[in-house]
Amino acid sequence: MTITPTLDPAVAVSGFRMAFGTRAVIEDLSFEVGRGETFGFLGSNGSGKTTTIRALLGIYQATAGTLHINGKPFRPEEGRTLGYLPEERGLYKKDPVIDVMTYFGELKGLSRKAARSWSLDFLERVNLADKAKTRLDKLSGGQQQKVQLGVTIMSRPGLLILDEPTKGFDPVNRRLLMDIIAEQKRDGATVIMVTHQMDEVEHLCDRILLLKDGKAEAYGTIAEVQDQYGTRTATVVYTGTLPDDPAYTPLMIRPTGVPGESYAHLALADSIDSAGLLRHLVSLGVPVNSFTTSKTSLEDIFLSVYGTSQTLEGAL
Ligand SMILES: Nc1ncnc2c1ncn2[C@@H]1O[C@H](COP(=O)(O)OP(=O)(O)OP(=O)(O)O)[C@@H](O)[C@H]1O
Repeated sequence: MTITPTLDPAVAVSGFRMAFGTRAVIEDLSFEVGRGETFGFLGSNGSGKTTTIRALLGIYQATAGTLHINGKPFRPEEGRTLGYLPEERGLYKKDPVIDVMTYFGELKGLSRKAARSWSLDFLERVNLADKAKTRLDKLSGGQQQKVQLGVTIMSRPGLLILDEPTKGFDPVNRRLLMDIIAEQKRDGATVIMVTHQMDEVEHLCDRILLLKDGKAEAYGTIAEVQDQYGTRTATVVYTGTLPDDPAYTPLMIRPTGVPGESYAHLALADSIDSAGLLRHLVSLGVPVNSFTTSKTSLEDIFLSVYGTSQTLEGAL
């Protein structure tokens, strides 16, 4: 896959290869993340997302290739400019929440007063104000994760790397966390996020990369990936029969329950656009009762890339 270089990217990975012993996990991976972008780093379990992040942060030594943050390899001394929420969570669990947050805020260069005040505001925001003085290990897993996200964003780092930030959250708290992540972007941060939740990707991400077999299977804006992998489809409710025609392929036809009326899902031929298809059906004399078009969801693209196909019948 050819990568067109961006001017001054926040992150640039080129020809990255990672092997553990004789087993290569990443083969030849290249991608860039532009400044201010929210970038979805996607792939099936074990596809190498966390490995790539660890190599980017110098935790793993790349077998080959270059991984740059702000134009050079990452150095831990520059840690204040980066907020990393690792997949494996871990904070000092025996101390009160507010003390842990204040400590990390100071480590990241905030004054004690500023760290404490920011932390209290954050705890209020994530509905944990009453837990400020509670020992961290007395909080639920999701509550501890909220505290860790707070620690990650507290110093307003320019680059955030979030490895499954909403894993294990209920829908209400997941939405709250997505709002907080969206705010980071609005404040100018570059965000790289690993997630398996495609609705989060559609909601938050400007561009995505789908990792498969150690390579970039798809890379681009969501619309570009949808154009590349999605079938252009139209849903038609009509009376009578649908003639065979090269302009479309019926993916699924079923009766609507109204006598003589059917519901069809059609894949459009390359030569025809959706408005053209409607005109075409009418010119063929098909009584069209309703006509809608849709793009393939990222979830369906993910399923098709990683092998489990979903029947259209089930998707509709
Ligand atoms: N230190 C290591 N030594 C040996 N193999 C490793 C090591 N770290 C990761 N791997 C292997 O590399 C592969 C990719 O793992 P990685 O954790 O990067 O996947 P992932 O895409 O983050 O998966 P998930 O979505 O399940 O978190 C896996 O097969 C894993 O077993």
